[in-house]
Amino acid sequence: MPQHAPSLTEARRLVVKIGSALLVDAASGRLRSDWLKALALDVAEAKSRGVDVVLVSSGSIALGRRVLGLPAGALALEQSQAAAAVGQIQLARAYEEALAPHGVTTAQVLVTLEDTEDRRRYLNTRATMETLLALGTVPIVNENDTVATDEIRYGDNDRLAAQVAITVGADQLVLLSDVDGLYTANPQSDPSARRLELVTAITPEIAAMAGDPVSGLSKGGMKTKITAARTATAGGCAMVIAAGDTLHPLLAIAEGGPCTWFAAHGDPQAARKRWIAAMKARGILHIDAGAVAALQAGKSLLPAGVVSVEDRFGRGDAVAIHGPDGALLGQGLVRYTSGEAQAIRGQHTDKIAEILGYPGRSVLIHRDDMVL
Ligand SMILES: Nc1ncnc2c1ncn2[C@@H]1O[C@H](COP(=O)(O)OP(=O)(O)O)[C@@H](O)[C@H]1O
Ligand SMILES: N[C@@H](CCC(=O)OP(=O)(O)O)C(=O)O
Repeated sequence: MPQHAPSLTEARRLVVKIGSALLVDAASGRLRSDWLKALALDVAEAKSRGVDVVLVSSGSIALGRRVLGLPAGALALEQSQAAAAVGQIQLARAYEEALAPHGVTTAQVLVTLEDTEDRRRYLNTRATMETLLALGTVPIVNENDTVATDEIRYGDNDRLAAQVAITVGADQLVLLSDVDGLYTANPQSDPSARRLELVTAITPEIAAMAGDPVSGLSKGGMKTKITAARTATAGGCAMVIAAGDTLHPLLAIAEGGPCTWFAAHGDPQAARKRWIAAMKARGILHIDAGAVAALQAGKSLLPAGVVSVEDRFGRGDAVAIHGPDGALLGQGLVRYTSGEAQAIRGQHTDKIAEILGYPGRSVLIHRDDMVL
């Protein structure tokens, strides 16, 4: 575990969470476009260094309620969901307009927390995000508030951002907040509170420091940020809390401005492999000698190398991989059901669509979803 804080300049894949209060002016309900333009410059600068960037942004309800003329104060759930539906269009367009002048293409991705809990949807989200990033876009992620079944809780986007960071295998997560880090107590109520530079483990003492927000405008407070830190760091992603209200907030962190870093446990790849290895296998794929050599050379498992399929499993389930001698080689998350795997085993990838009657994924188990 590093004893010195990471640097934002080291990030290879960065997720940045932007809260409603940063994007939308509380008094007028309007977009803070100068702030967004400055943030867009920071994002474009990171992209020009080859960093993959994902933005998790709240603000749809705050933007939508003004358009709909809804009153200030708490909204009924269905009003919040209606406001989100209206505001999300504005939110996505605002990012598109801010980033397009820098030659950066944006993509809108709406997810729910359950999407990352259901393994099949998780794998699909991951594959789409991976493709969007490979194509150079900046995905703008928000909760799909109109279909979310739970009460929309402010602060949930902290947790959502951590889930997104894990899903895309990010190595750094930035939570831009109205406070410049984690303090020993809530600085708004305790003037003697001091900011921590680096948290290497989220001990009960650290968790106890996090309180609720003081002002009525505020949302999850520090508690949801600590929950996010737990998820992110366990998944091999370092997290930083910093003040977002300044222009160029990412540049400020990179230049060593005030913030609190939470150190990652290992790297995202290792954390993902631990996660896959710990799953209960639902079935077995027996593969031939050629496929064994391919996997050992770091390749994905293609249907062509599968000799037989045992047991019933669904897409996204963990399955064991056995070699020609029956020895267990490893396990991975499978992209087809057992029935489909049975139908395409031993076949070339270009035959999949003809056999199944629909185009599928080219690999049975992707190398990133496999532990040997
Ligand atoms: N230990 C703490 N350190 C820093 N802030 C704390 C702490 N405990 C509670 N808070 C409160 O949490 C607030 C940040 O949470 P919140 O307003 O929900 O952030 P955001 O809107 O940026 O997501 C701070 O402004 C502060 O009032
Ligand atoms: N998804 C909702 C807000 C959820 C949320 O966590 O808000 P915030 O605490 O401002 O990050 C929206 O876009 O309005």
